Order: sequence, then structure tokens, then C-alpha cells
Amino acid sequence: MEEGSSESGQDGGALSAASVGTEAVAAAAVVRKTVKMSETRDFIPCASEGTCLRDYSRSSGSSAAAAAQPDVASCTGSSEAAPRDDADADAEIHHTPDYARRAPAARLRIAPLELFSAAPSPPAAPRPPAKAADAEDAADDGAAAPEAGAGGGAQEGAMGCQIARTDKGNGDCCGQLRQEYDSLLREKGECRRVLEDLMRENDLKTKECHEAQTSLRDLQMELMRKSMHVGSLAFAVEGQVKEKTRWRQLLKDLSEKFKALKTEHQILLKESEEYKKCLSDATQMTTTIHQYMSQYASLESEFKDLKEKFSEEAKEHKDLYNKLIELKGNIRVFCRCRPLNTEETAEGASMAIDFDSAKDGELIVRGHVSSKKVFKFDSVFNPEEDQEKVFEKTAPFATSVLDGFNVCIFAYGQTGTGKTFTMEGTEGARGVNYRILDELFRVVKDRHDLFQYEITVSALEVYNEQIHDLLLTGSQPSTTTKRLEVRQVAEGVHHVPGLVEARVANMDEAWDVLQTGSKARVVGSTNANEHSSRSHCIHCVMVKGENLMNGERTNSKLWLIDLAGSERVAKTDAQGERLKEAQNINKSLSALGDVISALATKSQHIPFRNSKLTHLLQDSLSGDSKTLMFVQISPNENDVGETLCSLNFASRVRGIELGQARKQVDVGELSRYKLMVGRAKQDCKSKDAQIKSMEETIQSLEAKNKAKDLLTMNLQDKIKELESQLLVERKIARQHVDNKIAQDVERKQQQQQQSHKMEENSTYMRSPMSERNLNTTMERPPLSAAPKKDPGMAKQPFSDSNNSDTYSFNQLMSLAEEKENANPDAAAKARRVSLCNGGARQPRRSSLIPLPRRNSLMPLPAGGAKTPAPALAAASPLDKIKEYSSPPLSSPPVMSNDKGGSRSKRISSILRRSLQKKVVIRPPPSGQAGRRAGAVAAAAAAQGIDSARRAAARRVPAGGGAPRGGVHQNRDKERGWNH
Ligand SMILES: Nc1ncnc2c1ncn2[C@@H]1O[C@H](COP(=O)(O)OP(=O)(O)OP(=O)(O)O)[C@@H](O)[C@H]1O
Repeated sequence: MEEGSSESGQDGGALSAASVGTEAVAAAAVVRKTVKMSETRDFIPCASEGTCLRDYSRSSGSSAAAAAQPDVASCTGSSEAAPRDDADADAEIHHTPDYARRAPAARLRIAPLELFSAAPSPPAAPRPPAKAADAEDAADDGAAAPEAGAGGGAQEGAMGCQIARTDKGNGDCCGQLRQEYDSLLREKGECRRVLEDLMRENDLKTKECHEAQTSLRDLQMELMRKSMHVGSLAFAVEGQVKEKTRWRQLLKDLSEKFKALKTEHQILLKESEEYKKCLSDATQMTTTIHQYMSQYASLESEFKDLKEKFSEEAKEHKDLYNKLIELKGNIRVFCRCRPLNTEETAEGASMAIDFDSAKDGELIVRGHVSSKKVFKFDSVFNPEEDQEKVFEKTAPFATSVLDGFNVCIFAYGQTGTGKTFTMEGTEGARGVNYRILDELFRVVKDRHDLFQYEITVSALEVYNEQIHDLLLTGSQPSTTTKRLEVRQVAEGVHHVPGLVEARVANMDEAWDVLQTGSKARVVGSTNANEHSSRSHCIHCVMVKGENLMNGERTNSKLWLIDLAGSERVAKTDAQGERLKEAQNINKSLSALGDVISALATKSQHIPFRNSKLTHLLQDSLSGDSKTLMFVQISPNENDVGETLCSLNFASRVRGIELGQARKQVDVGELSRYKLMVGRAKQDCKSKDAQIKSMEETIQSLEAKNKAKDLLTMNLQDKIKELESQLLVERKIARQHVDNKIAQDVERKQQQQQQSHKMEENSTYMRSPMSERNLNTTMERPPLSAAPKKDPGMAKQPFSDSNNSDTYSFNQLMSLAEEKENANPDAAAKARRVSLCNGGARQPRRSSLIPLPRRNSLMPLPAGGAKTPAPALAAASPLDKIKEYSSPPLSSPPVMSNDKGGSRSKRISSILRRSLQKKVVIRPPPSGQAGRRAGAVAAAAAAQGIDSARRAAARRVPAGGGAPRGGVHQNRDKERGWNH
């Protein structure tokens, strides 16, 4: 029905204009549709619509017209008559959107059509109830008719009812009926007219309706569009609202965040303040840190330098230590440990050796028991260290060989520990033999300008105590015919005569030869080693060198020995040939052990000849060689016993002091050098003797010098003593002399007075010349030579002036003697002598002046009687005095009187001493000169004592300042100053 109405709504033009009900239904359907639309949009006002809807639904009832009327009235009333709702309605209309306002208007336009279609019914109002009931039935039918869709169905129904009623009343009502029928016909005509009018009107209305419908449809469409638009807008609004809410939430969050940030900002501000404060501290700290950093850097560089220095020092120390060891002649021992092999690893064997301090040459054997044993060697190589590393420390031996030293390198150890690996190596990991030959030829190449070398190689083995030449073809033990023995070819030189020596020019040739030898060696499989060496393999590289600069020739040997491994026969389960081999190997190794023990204990007898091996190694083990031993060990804890044995043996070997290795100079050259050495030794001896005698001379001279110095010192002391004594004596003498002079003057005056009186009394007057003392006349020199002196001069007090040495000396002597003798006459005479005028003094002076003053400088001997010379010297002036004195003076009591003699001796001794002092004072440098002369003489002792003496003698006067005559020299000699 709804679809039908909608269809009719859509195709409104096709609908019958007469079918009001249909239209009404269609309108209702449209309204319903509109309502439906409005229902979907909750924002469209619904109050009036609800009413309209209710009205329309009612209008679809049986009395559609009657029912519709009040509804329409209510509709219209609601819009027109009800003043109460006007304002609301206006407001509603005013507020209601345009499309909503048009809808009721459309409904209102439909309402007259419905009214018209129901209009014929009201005239039947006065109908009886039955009729009314029928009418109701008819209305019901009529109500059903519109539903069936027939426009005139209601009218025909009504007519049918009337006919029925007519039939009911039949006859009596026939007239009435006719009337009624006529009236009805009229009515019908009228109705038809009305109907026609209505039809026309209806057409018009239909047209209007159509238009309205069209506009309604447009409106609906618009409404729909708008609705949709509104919907979309609402959706958009909704989205916006949601967005807004979200934004609000976001804003809220942001504001919260902002708040948090603000607080954080506050905190940060505070922190920044603090940081600002801290910044200055930090700056300070930074500078301090920088300072420390620079200090640290400098310290670090210093530390680095120190470290480098330390490492250099350590290296140097090590080198020096090595050199020391080398000088001491120890056998150097390197220890090498092989890695665990696959079998051992599979068995889960663990390492028994600790290599933590291997760099210091130490290794620790942990062993089965808890105790650890530490061994120290020259170098320790752990299992990880390769052949190159091992050779690094072996290389210097190559240079030693070329320098002319015998070198022996041998590998010792338990079977299967890597002796052959170390010595021979493999194709990819060359061993010591290859590398040392390579190094040898490299150095030969380097030295080709200065040295010329000739290198020969031989290879032998000691198998079951027999020496086999490995370079002989078919030299297998079974086929060998030639028995080789070790012979001593020269003192300390052992050799195997008959050994093939292949001369090689380069490394390849040498290696080929050695390989040939190694391949010919007896090798067998044992439990311990699949390729076990069953013999001691010995390669000998002989180097003949010539120094092209000085022609020195050397003849040295390099022994490269791979010993057979020691093995426990029980452990290896050797049998037959292998057992014999093992026994021989162990025997020779035990002989080696004996030799080592003997060497270690510095035994008188070293059992080198107990085995072929030790006999061959004799040169290497007895001091002429540089020897290096590789002790090979196994890391396996199951081999600890053997390892300890090997290590103990190696330790003993390391302890052997062989003495310094000797350069193997060629014998021819050696004799020449020996001769030269002999001569040099003789020269040395004679030189030594010379040096010894010179040393003795120097020693004796030094001793003499010392004695002289001592003597000089003693003399100086004595002189000082005498000086002080002399001073005292001089003072005393001066006092005494002054007293005497005063007494003499007095006495003289008295005598003169007495004689004057006597003369006056007894004799006649004399001339002035007669008053002169005869003595003075006698003393007077010839008149021509005697200058007249002022008489006042005689009265001059006694002076100790040097200018009047002779005078004062004589005067002093005479006065002293007078004083001693207490002889007034003599004293007077002496006074006269001393105080006489110049004419009287001159002759005496002439006699005394020639006496050199130095006469009195002669040292006084201890006993005056024993030394006549000083006595003479002392006596001579007195004799002279006597000689020139007048008779009363010629025999002075001084000389005759014993008592006076002793005194005069004393005085003279004092004087002499004083003069002696003068001597000392005058030439003070003479003693020093003597000493210097002594020193010079000592220095010149090597050239001869006499020349030194002459030099000293020459230098003494020069040192003294004034030249001295031979007398002085003699006196010096007498004093012992030049000795
Ligand atoms: N340092 C090492 N690095 C790697 N492998 C090693 C080392 N030392 C020894 N070996 C290996 O151990 C095995 C035994 O070594 P080698 O034959 O040299 O022992 P050996 O002491 O000579 O034995 P023998 O006394 O029985 O002749 C070899 O296979 C060898 O390659």
C-alpha cells in the first residue's frame, strides 16, 4: 500500500482526478513519508506534524468526511481560530524552516477535497437509528470503498440501501419512494452539476495539487538535500564537536602540561641559578682540571719516557746480564713446551704447566700433587709461540759462528715433545736448523766486503752407539761399512775424521745437504711418537773465515743436534729393535747427564768418553763453545714425571760454568800471534821493571823530601826561639853597656881631674897634643886616609844600626868582654877604641870590613870544640882587635881570664845565634825554595837524580832573590838545606 501510494505520489499525473480518497491517501502517504523523513531528522519540529499525522490517520477511518471535518477544523482551527496558539504558531512558523511550514499548507489544501467527497452524507442526519445503523454499515462499506479505490462506490452503496428500504416498505412507501426518488434524481442532477463543478474544481485543484505536489516534491527534494546537507553539517558539527572536545581535551592537557612545564621552568630557573653559581666553580674546576690534565699529560709523557727508559734499561740490563752469563760461560737453556695433541685433547688431558711468568723465563709445573715447582731458564716458550719467536732468540748464535766461535745448539727432552719440530721444523714452519743457516748466509752476504767465508756441511748420527755419516749414500745402519770415531785433532778440538764435508755456497745448497742427512736418519714408530727419532742426529756446519782487513783467519763450527728422545721403556712398551734403540738412547743420555753433573760439580774428571754423544759434544761442553740447549717438555699432566726429569736436568745444565768461549783463530795465525804476544809480554815485563824502579826512586825522593821538610820546620822553630832569646839578651846588653859607658865617663873625668892636678902641681905646662892618648895615636891610620871626625860622634850612644855592623859588633864584643871582666882599664881602653874619632877607627875598620858579614852566619855546631870553623869565625874579630889594640888592650883580661872566657863564649854564642836568626829572616824563601827544589827533584827523578839535584841547586839562589857565592852554597850545604 505504501509502495503503491508512493508510486502514485511519484506518478501523480496518471492518477484519476476523481478519486479523492486516493488522493487523500496519496497525500497522507506523502505526509507519512514526510513524517518518516522528519522522524529520521530529530531536529525537524514535530508537534504539528504529529497532529497532522494523527489527523490523517483518522481521516482514513469509516466516516472519513465526518471525522476529517473536525480534524480539518482542528487543523485550520489550530491555525486560524485558536487565538491562544496563534502566537505560538506564528512563532513556530516563524522559527520553523520553510519546508516545514509548507507541509501543513499543502495538507490544508487537500482538506477541502476530502470534505467535498464526504459532504453528501450530512443531509441524512434526520435518519432513524436503524437507518443510521445502515448508514453506518453503508459508511463502513463506503469506508471500504475508498480502500478498494473506486471513486463512486459510496454513492451506489447509498442507493442500494435506499432500494432495500424501499423493498422493505413496499407498497406504502412506494409513493414516498418515488418522491424521494425524484427528489433524489433531482438531487442527483444537482449533484451531477455540483459534481461537474466539483470535477472542474477538482481538476483545477488537481492541477494545483499537481503543482503543489511538484513543488512539494521539489521541496522534499530540497528538504532532502537540505536534510542531507544538514545531516552532513550535523555530522560535520558532530565531528567538529568531537574535534572541539578533543581539542579541548588537548588544550586541557596542554594547559596541564604548560602548568607542569611552568613549574618545571621555575625549577629549572632555580636550577639554572644554582648552575650559574656552579658555573664559576666549574670554570675554576675546568682550569684546575686543565692544569691537572696538562700536568697529567706531562706526567704521562714523563712516565712514558721513564717507561721507555726503564724498558731500555731493563733490556740493557738483560743484555748485560746475558753478556755476563756469556762471559761466565754458562750454557744457555731455552725451554719449549709443545701443545696438547689431538689424542690428548680427546682424552681430556689437562695442562700441567703454568706459563704466567714465562716472560721472565719462569715456568711452574703443577704436577699431580699440590706442590708446585718453579724452574727458571734463559727463555721459556709456551705452546702458542711459533718457530719464528723461538728463532728470534737463537739468531745471535749465527753471528757468533761467523765471528769465529764454536756454537752448539741441541734439543733435549722426552720422546714426542717436539725436539725434531724445533730443530728441523716442517715445510710450513721451519725450525732452527733452516733459520740459522739462512741467518748465517745473510750475515755472510752482509759482510762480503770485509770477510770471506768458506762453509762446509756434514751430517752424522749416533745410532746404537755408532757414528754414521748421513751424507754417505747407503749409510743406513745395516749397510754402513765405514766406522767413524771421534778423534782429538788439536788441543781442545775434536773431530770425526773421514766425515763427508760438503762445501756449500748458498742457503739452498746447505739446506739440500742437511735435508739429505735428515732423511737418512733412522726414524721409527713408537707408542709415544709415530715418527720417533731413534738416533741422535748431528749436523755440523764448518765455517772458515778470513778478515780481509787484517788477514785474521777463523775456523769455527756450528753443531745442530737433535737428540733422540728419552723414553720409559715400560711406558712405550718397546720391544726388539726398538728396545735396543731405546736402551742405547737412554744410555747415551745418561752419559750426558753424568758429564753435566761432573761439570756442575767442577769435578776433576769429566767422563766425556763414556759415550759417542758426549765425546762428540766434548768441545761444546768443555768451554770453548757457546752452547744452547732446548729442553722440550710435554704439557700433559700424565707426563709430569718425565717433564720434571727433563727440567731438573736442564736446570743442572744451566748451572754449569764453562768459562768464556774462545775464538777459534786459525792455528798458523795463532803461532804468529803467540810470538807477538810473547814479545809483547817481555816488553811488558821490562817496562814493568822500569816502572817499578822509578816508582821506588820516586818513593825514596818523596821520603827525603819529607825529611827535609821536617828538618826545615825544626830549624825554623829553633830560629824563632833564638830570636826571642836574642831580643832579651840585646836589651840586657844595651842596659849594661849604657851603665858601663856612664861609669867610664865618670872615671875618666876623675882621672883627668887627678892627672890635671898632678900636672899642675909637679910639672910645667904642656901642649894640647901631649894630652892625647898614645893608644889613640897608635890606632890612628895614616894621616892622609883618616878623615877627621866630629868629636861629638864619639859620644854617640851605642847603636845597633845595620849601617855600623862591624863597629857595633866589635864594640859590642869589647864592651861585653869588659863587662864580663869588670876591668875598668880594659873597659876604658875598649871605650876609647870604640868611641875614638874616625882617624883612630879607620885602620881597624879597614881590617874588619873585608870580613864578610856572612862569616858570622855560619850555623853554630852543638859543641864548639868539635867545630873549629865557627870558633875561628868567632875568634877572628877578637884576634883582630887584639892585633890592633894598644899594649894594655893587646892582652885583654877577657882572653886570659877563664871566667871571662866562658862568659865571652856565651856572649859570642848569643851573637852568633842572633846573626843566625838574621840569616833565617833575610832569606825566608830559601827553605821554601828548598822544598820546591825537592819537589822538582822528585818530579825529575825519572830523568835522573843528579840532574834533579842540579836543577834544585840552580833554583835555590833564584828563589832566594839575591845571588849568593860559593861560600853561601857551601854553608847551605852545611846546614843541609839542599839535601
Ligand atoms: N711446538 C709445537 N707446535 C706444534 N706441534 C708440535 C710442537 N712440538 C711438537 N709438535 C708435534 O708433536 C709431534 C712430535 O714432535 P717431534 O717428532 O718433533 O718430537 P720429538 O721430541 O722429536 O720426538 P722423538 O724424540 O720421539 O723423536 C709432531 O707431530 C710435531 O709436529
